[in-house]
Amino acid sequence: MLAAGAVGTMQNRSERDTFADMYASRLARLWAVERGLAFGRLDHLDEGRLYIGKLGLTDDDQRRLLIDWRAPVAQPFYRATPAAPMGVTRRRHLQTKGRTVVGVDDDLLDLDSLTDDDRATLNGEAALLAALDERRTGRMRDIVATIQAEQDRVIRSDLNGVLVVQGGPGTGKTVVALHRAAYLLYTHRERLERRGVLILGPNLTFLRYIEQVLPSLGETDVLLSTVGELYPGVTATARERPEVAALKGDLRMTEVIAKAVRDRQRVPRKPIELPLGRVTLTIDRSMLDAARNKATRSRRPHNQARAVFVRSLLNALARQQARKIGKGLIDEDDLADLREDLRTEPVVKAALNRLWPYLTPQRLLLGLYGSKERLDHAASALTPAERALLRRDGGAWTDSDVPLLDEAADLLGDIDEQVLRATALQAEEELAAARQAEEREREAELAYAREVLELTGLSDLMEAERLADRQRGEGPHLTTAERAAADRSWAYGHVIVDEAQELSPMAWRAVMRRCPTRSMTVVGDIAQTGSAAGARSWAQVLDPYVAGRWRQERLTVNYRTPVELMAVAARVLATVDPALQAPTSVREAGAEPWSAPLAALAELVKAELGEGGKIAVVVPDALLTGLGEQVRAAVPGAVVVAPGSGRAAGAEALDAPVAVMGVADAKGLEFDSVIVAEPDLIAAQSPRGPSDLYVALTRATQRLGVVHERPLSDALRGLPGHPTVPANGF
Ligand SMILES: Nc1ncnc2c1ncn2[C@@H]1O[C@H](COP(=O)(O)OP(=O)(O)OP(=O)(O)O)[C@@H](O)[C@H]1O
Repeated sequence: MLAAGAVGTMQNRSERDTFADMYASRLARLWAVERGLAFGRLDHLDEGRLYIGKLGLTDDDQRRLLIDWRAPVAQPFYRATPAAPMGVTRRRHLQTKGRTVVGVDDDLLDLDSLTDDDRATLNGEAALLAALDERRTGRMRDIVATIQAEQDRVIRSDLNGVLVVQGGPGTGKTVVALHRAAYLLYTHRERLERRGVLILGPNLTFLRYIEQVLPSLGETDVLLSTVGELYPGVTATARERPEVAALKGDLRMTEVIAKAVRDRQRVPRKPIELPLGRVTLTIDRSMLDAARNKATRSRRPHNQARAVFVRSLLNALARQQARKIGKGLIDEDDLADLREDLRTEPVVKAALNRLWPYLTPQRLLLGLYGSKERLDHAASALTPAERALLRRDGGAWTDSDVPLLDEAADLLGDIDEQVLRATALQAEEELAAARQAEEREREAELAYAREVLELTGLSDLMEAERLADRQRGEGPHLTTAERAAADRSWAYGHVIVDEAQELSPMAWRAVMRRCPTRSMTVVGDIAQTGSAAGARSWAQVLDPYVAGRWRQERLTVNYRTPVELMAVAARVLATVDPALQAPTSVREAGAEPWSAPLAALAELVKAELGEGGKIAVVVPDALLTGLGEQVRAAVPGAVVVAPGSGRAAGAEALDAPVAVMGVADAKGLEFDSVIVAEPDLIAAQSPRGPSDLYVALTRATQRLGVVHERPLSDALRGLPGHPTVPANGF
């Protein structure tokens, strides 16, 4: 299709593009499910034998060859038990390598059909345990073949309303949330494909980590983002101090921002003189008050209300001018002429720009942070010490600035790019004209696109609007996710928030703005909250938006961290809050966690390398550079994850055999082996430090050790020494 090139009529070309697009996404889906395409078989009393796989396939006679795992008939594969067999007599897990079956694993659910042989060879858990023991690749895998019943309930829960999934580390919250996205898109394709699904994760490394799961489940129209990336055009690269993050995440900031906007709509005390050749006009207090009131009453955002303000003021000035040049009574036409002349006068333009400037959220916020005077006024509700925390001259954006930019954008409204570019106020008129022309043009294109679709019978496959965009040359490959990413006011069909305990109240406002239907999945663990602005309870977070209308599911089984490691982590959890309960691990690793002197770190990393798999060294933020250098010197290829580094850096860390990072960047990830450096410094580095330590200790799937110079706290003191390291190091 593509090789045919751009020839023929407009209609031919659009047909070709439509088909090419359709085939390309079909191909992408087929490639993505290649590994483990068919993984299960159900022997069903009524339906006969069904094969379950990553997508549905039929043969030329429309006979079902493979059932999509998300289809209702596939549900017994995950839910049937001997007590409630759901019509299934046998469930079989298939393990494949390429296209060859290398193992099978049966659950017989109809006990009457069990033979003695069956009894001897069956082990229903084998598939799950085999999956869990596999070595980590640095990327998350899908778990369609081994989804557990409590997870299946979450995945297939109703689309509407807010579902909270609370679960300890390693209980599969992330992987379940991703499968839920795939399930919802499959079941509610029509509603969700157009609006898209947004998945928010804690950091860029994490997004890299999960990125591959969704396409391999057969879905490509999902946007993965962090809160720091939510505001188009701004990239958060700096890390905020905990106390500043807590303040910027506080709801009191809504009033600070609102006041900062109002403060820029100025009414100076003294009248403003405008020398205009023969006459001098004066902008006085009453004119200004009237113009400002009109603009405020228009209830438009700042940048749009500016037009009302400007028009009112120019009218008043035009009348004044008419009086001054001796024209007594003037009619509307005269007034309009005078007004338009005034509009282009440089002194008038300059005055209007001072009185009611066009503002971008970036300019507003930097202007606020950069001026003690502005802060004192706009943030008068904060204490002087708090105001001092907000002071900053320029500098890079942080994750906690992004929700504030979003808040400001809501109050300021858009400025059209044309206005941004134009230096003159007349751009307002030009803009309106251009908008009308553009609107007419777009209408014509839409009508044409509809005709094409009807003629070619393709209307089911492609919306007219998308086709019209394509004809306008707005990127043939813009998926829903890409269009949504570029549009701050995009309303998603469903929003999934992972590690949701980390979001500040201000971040929740930004998220809720993107999900007016409140169809959401909120996934997290209150016990792991590390951010000073993060959540202490789900009710505190959600009640302001959906009081009494959210439901909660709990995941209780830890599939990542072996029993021996979890026992240590649980002791730390008890220091966070004795009432919190750690999840139950399903397997034993056989390796006891150890402790060793900090000086032995480099040698220990080398020793771990010998064991194989992915290794992480999780360190206190203050020691990242120093310890990172030590490890890098000892192990070529080791990567240090700098806070705020981009997605590419995250990928590099995941692919490296050894990665050194702070807790914030380890959130949500897992490794075969983890070494935690100076655990008590991690626990002391912020008010939520003990939760951070709990997160660090629960990242390993096989082996865990701590290295330290400072004395260990009670929770870790009993750890045995490393078998090969003398107590005083190498
Ligand atoms: N049903 C399952 N079958 C196979 N593997 C599973 C299953 N459920 C979870 N896992 C595995 O357990 C590990 C932990 O899952 P996941 O990262 O989703 O947990 P989490 O609850 O988000 O953890 P955390 O809160 O610590 O970030 C992953 O490797 C995941 O693939």
